Amino acid sequence: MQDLLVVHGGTPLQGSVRVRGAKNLISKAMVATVLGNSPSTLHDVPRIRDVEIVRGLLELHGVRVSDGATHGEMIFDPANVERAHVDEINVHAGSSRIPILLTGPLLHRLGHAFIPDLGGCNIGGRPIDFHLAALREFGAQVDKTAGGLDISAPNGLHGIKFALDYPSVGATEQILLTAVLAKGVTELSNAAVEPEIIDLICVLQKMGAIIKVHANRVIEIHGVETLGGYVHRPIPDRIEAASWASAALATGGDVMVEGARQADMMTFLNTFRSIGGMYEVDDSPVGGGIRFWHPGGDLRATVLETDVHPGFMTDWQQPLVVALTQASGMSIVHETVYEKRFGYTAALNQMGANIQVYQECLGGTPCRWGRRGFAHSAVIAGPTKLIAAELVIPDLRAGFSHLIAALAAAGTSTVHGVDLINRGYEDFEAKLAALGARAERG
Ligand SMILES: CC(=O)N[C@H]1[C@@H](OP(=O)(O)OP(=O)(O)OC[C@H]2O[C@@H](n3ccc(=O)[nH]c3=O)[C@H](O)[C@@H]2O)O[C@H](CO)[C@@H](O)[C@@H]1O
Ligand SMILES: C=C(OP(=O)(O)O)C(=O)O
Repeated sequence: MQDLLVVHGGTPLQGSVRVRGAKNLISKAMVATVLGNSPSTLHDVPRIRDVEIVRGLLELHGVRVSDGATHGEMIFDPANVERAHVDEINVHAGSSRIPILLTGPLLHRLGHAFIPDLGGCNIGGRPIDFHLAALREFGAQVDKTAGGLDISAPNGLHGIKFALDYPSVGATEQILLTAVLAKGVTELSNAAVEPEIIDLICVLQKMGAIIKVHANRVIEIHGVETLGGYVHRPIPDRIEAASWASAALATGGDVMVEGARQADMMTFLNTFRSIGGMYEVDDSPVGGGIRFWHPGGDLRATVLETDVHPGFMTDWQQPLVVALTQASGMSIVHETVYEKRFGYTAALNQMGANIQVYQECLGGTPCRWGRRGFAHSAVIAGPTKLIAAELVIPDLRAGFSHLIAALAAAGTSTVHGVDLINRGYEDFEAKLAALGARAERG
């Protein structure tokens, strides 16, 4: 089957889709299983590429992974964790951000970790300097080798006092996953506190960890001797939920996102309402979620800035910008998390959008990327009629944006590289069909 979707645009998306466990929690919870001395069970695991990648990595390290009795249940048995062959691990080079998070758990279990070069979306430099600085403080020795990092802890790992220069999600997770079994107390300041991190803390707590989340981004972890397994139902994927909401708005549609949870999406919901989208929260335990729709009439332009939690999430930015091409007036979006997350706007302009990108910090506070030559602010003038085009998907969220633009556009678009979307969206083709989209494999 070709990696290509032919999309006939112009039909408002209408119907229901369901989101399951969050990509950005599941993969970390899978890594945490290596810390346990008994099996763990995760529920509601979506069939996405990132889960397959982490499953493969765990299996190469001797974790037995099996599907449970219920749909989306996955069981992890870490009884025989072992050193993986470097050649086999290298198959995963460039596949995702997750391998570096295996470092702490593998050091605790084996005293050694080989970490292949990382992948993930190409939206900036994405260095791992905070991870490595923290690991060295914990007592690890880090050596660069061909294709990755060779990391060992000849004298074990001990608690640290560490301040992040920026509240990095990955570095906070790295420190949590390492500190829980390190000797003594770790105090992390300027930590990230995204809902997925709090959910990871819940997972670790179920395993027996002692973690205190204080005010002002301070997390205190008391190392314990051993951890057990866990049973966990993850938070729903708030990025996927916002993506379908944006698709509903951009196409003039009405989409019920089953499983979406208001508490995790408050900032998105405020923006959605301020630009003229409507939503309704149904918090019934079964079949509940959030219904998002375009009420007709004009959408309003907005000024927004992406930020760490509780700010407007960077991963919501690309799908929402497509909806902003349909709003009346000038919207300004200042991307403060990644320096190169507007590459996808060139394709939207080719489809008739009017988006200019700027190197200045527009519409908000100066950020790390100002005056450094990065086009990280966008001005979107709307509304503009979108027309079909031939599109090549560059990364996960940009890919979903391209897809939304093709669905909103007049005519038939050809979208290449759609398999990239599987990395974070489960069954997206079936969901599109359920929403009445007209799209088929080319
Ligand atoms: C798998 C996963 O969960 N991915 C999410 C995670 O990515 P990820 O964990 O990679 O993102 P981070 O929060 O670490 O990155 C945020 C910023 O910190 C910088 N940084 C990070 C680490 C470091 O050692 N040095 C450094 O400078 C990055 O370049 C970036 O500018 O959080 C991001 C921010 O919410 C989301 O967009 C990603 O979807
Ligand atoms: C940037 C993202 O993911 P990753 O960190 O896995 O590249 C994303 O999910 O939008």
